[in-house]
Amino acid sequence: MLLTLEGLDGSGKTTAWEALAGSHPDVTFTREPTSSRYGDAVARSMGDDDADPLAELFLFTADHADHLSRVIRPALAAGSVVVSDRYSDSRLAYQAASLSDSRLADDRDPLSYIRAVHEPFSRPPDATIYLDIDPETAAARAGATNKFERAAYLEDVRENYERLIDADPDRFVRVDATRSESTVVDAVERHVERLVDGA
Ligand SMILES: Nc1ncnc2c1ncn2[C@@H]1O[C@H](COP(=O)(O)OP(=O)(O)OP(=O)(O)O)[C@@H](O)[C@H]1O
Ligand SMILES: Cc1cn([C@H]2C[C@H](O)[C@@H](COP(=O)(O)O)O2)c(=O)[nH]c1=O
Repeated sequence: MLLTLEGLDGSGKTTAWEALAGSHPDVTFTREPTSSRYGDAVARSMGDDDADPLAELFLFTADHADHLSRVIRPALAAGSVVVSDRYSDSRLAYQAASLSDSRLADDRDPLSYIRAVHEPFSRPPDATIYLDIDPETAAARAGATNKFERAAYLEDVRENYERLIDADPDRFVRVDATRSESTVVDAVERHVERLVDGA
């Protein structure tokens, strides 16, 4: 079973993921972007305000392809539950926002385009916990350490997440991430237990 944690920067994904890792020794915990050489290329691109958004999409996607073959598929094949802090929905939400002014050919919708790029090779999550937070609180918590962590951009990202949830409501579990850290972590823990026990 593949579970993913998604949400805006600062929504508390890593805090919840670290708490889960401490209490679930048999689960494979992983994340995107990764720390591979593809992840290093992603980090360089994120540090460049002038990076081409389409080139950046393909860097994140290359990192995802490597993550799938090196970590996700082997762990699932070995029967492990996998929990990933960010996964393909991050590309759909963030890079669709970055590409919104890019005028893809035939006025193609960026989100549909990114979905079409992933479909032939990716492995969809079985369930996704979405930590829901307003862009202002998200940007304040994240502290604007990279170019994505700005409230105006995160507003577009949040709209894209809502589109993803509308398109696949049974896969997503929404958690109100504006509450205290311990309340959010407890809620995520409960959902993970339920999802894993019900699998
Ligand atoms: N529920 C909460 N209330 C207040 N602060 C929180 C809460 N959850 C996390 N934080 C704090 O907000 C900051 C960002 O948290 P965290 O790194 O877990 O978010 P994230 O979603 O993983 O962000 P990013 O996507 O940018 O890595 C940290 O300083 C963390 O301690
Ligand atoms: C996987 C992925 C990530 N991003 C963005 C989202 C964040 O701003 C940064 C790094 O993520 P972290 O959780 O702060 O480590 O990258 C993205 O735009 N597209 C993606 O596919």
